[in-house]
Amino acid sequence: MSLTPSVPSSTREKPLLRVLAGERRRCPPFWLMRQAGRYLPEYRATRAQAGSFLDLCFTPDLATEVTLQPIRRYGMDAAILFSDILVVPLGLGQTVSFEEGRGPVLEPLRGASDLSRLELGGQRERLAPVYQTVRQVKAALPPAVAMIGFAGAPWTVASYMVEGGSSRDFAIAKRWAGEETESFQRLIDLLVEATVDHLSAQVEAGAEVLQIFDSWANAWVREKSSTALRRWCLEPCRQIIAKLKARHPTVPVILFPRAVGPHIALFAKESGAAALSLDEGVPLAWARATLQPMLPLQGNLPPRLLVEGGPALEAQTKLILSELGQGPFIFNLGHGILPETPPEHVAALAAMIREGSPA
Ligand SMILES: Cc1c2[nH]c(c1CCC(=O)O)Cc1[nH]c(c(CCC(=O)O)c1C)Cc1[nH]c(c(CCC(=O)O)c1C)Cc1[nH]c(c(C)c1CCC(=O)O)C2
Repeated sequence: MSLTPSVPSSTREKPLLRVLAGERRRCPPFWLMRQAGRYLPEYRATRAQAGSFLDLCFTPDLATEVTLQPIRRYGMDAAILFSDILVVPLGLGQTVSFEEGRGPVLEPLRGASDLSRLELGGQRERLAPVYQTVRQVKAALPPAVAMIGFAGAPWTVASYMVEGGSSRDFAIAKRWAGEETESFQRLIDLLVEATVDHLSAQVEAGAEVLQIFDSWANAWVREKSSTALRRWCLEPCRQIIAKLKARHPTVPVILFPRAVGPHIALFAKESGAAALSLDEGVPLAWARATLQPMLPLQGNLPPRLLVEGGPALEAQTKLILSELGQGPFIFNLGHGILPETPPEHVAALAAMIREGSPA
């Protein structure tokens, strides 16, 4: 097969990079969101050595080890840096901790006057161990495996910064956005800068692909109006991607605007992303007809089916492969792997994907 000279040499060997450049493959590359984590006994063992979850993220030897664990077991086509979207608030100087059984806890920002607590200047130094982990993972990866760096999208990260943790309805963040729009915009603009810097530092350390998680974009989804979704989700992501392209023109960005329904077409058309990651609610035939002609797709097996295993897992995996596997496609879940997932179901899934899509 001939390759154009403009394709960087690493792209030739890595199926994930080839698909992101538009290639179709009979056996799509795969990786799984949250592929390192509590469902793996070896993760739980390493986590026990580290103390807290954040200690694990900030100890390069241990973070490298857990990043590589799923690759060793299942041979995914990509390793995703072991870190969290909430290291960006930490980098900006906000207090963040993870409490057992409670999830993340942040000292909340509640209005314009709290913005002065944040500063961009210290981020690279505060997050230096994260970039060291990228370097170590990159050095240890087999040549066909791509290294993915990531960050949360500004709205999703802002929701944790403002609510002080996970939220069901984002009431406080939405009220700030609605009532003091100008200062909320300043928070989002700061997060655009911080995210570009954080993702650039990962590329400089060796990341070859970037993924942006807008896990809570659905907070702005309404039947008729897409105005807020555009302003708080699409536009900040578009700016991040444009700024990254200027700095790192060959590094593809995968965008995951979760659960936005048919509005996902806006992200395909306007975000500038190299590929879109689909949540489990996106209908396969519609995605194939509407989105895949515009850009490569990734997704979208429901994480519940990976817990369940058996015929339901097999049927949906085959359906996804036959519907989307004909175009440029990366097999993944529709959201992160669940902690109660039996590791042997992941092995069964990997085997099915390697068999490829029906001709
Ligand atoms: C919203 C969000 C967060 N973090 C992330 C998102 C976006 C994706 C999504 O929607 O799932 C992203 C994330 N978090 C983690 C990764 C690592 C890489 C990977 O394997 O995908 C990635 C890509 C590790 C993690 N991040 C976290 C864990 C669990 C920590 C532990 O070991 O106890 C892991 C492995 C903790 C975390 N981190 C976050 C929450 C709400 C929690 C607590 C809930 C939970 O425990 O699942 C914030």
